[in-house]
Amino acid sequence: MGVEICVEGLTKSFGHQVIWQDVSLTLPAGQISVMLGPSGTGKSVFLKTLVGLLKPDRGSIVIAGQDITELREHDLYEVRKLFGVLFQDGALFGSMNLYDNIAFPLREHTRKPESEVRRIVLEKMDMVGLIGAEEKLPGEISGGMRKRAGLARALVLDPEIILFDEPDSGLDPVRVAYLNQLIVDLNAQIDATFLIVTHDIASARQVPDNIGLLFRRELVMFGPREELLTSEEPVVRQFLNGRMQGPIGMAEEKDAAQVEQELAQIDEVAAPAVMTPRLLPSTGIDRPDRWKDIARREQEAVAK
Ligand SMILES: Nc1ncnc2c1ncn2[C@@H]1O[C@H](COP(=O)(O)OP(=O)(O)OP(=O)(O)O)[C@@H](O)[C@H]1O
Repeated sequence: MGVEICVEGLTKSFGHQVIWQDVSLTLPAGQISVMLGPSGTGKSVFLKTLVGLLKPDRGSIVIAGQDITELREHDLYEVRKLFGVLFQDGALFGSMNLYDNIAFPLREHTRKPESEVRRIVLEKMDMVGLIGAEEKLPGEISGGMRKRAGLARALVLDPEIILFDEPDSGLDPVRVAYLNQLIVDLNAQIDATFLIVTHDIASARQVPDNIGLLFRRELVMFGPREELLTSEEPVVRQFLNGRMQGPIGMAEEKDAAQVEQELAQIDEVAAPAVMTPRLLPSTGIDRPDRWKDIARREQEAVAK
């Protein structure tokens, strides 16, 4: 079972540039959460802060009973073992084949014999559909395969929490669909806590239990998927519908009068909020108990 992450009053700046302030949210154990936000709103900085690579100015991050913002480097190292991170490009070593790339954290952080390393590596490669590609070099495979290899590597230490930094970037829509299914299936199988940073609205609508949105240096909203998909909050509505009309501008915030005018226009042609169905785990994968609640919440949202 994954662990809960409880963030309270978190603020981060670089010099005089405040990235976000007073962010509070709880990532529930074992659930999938997505963090959205326009470019440059500090989503990657948020991931790096959670894993202890960046220190916040204020606030706390409690993981498994410990506030990691107060830990010294040696103790942080232990906490980091709870995390698996899938970086944007998979962050594989170009000169190592996939087998050695995926075995790397096991060889680096454990003293497991090679026979055990082999068992684990092949198990994780099987989970992400990469059996048979052990000898391939990262440069010889597609972007989608590189992401899956990065994911297999993030899994080998059996993490309680997995952070995904734009897992869908650079992938075509079909590969994104396969990757989303893999994420949902893995979550049902290993029950870890997942946090995904993405720009892909279709993924954000279908994959998570919870959605958060960063804008104007603040967490505008964080809550169950159904709540955000049906929210009337202008920023949430604009972002989840991928519209130009609303408070979010091309390069900066718009002035209030323009926003008001645009929102009035939207209301004239307002379509009802669409409740995208949740992506289900594949047939044959046992669903964790919380899926009963998910189905109930979805029905309630549709009935509204
Ligand atoms: N180490 C750093 N030192 C100084 N500024 C930084 C550092 N890391 C990030 N920033 C700044 O923090 C801001 C947020 O960056 P971040 O990469 O987290 O945004 P993002 O929301 O992930 O963007 P995108 O969606 O485009 O990937 C940017 O203005 C960036 O320049």
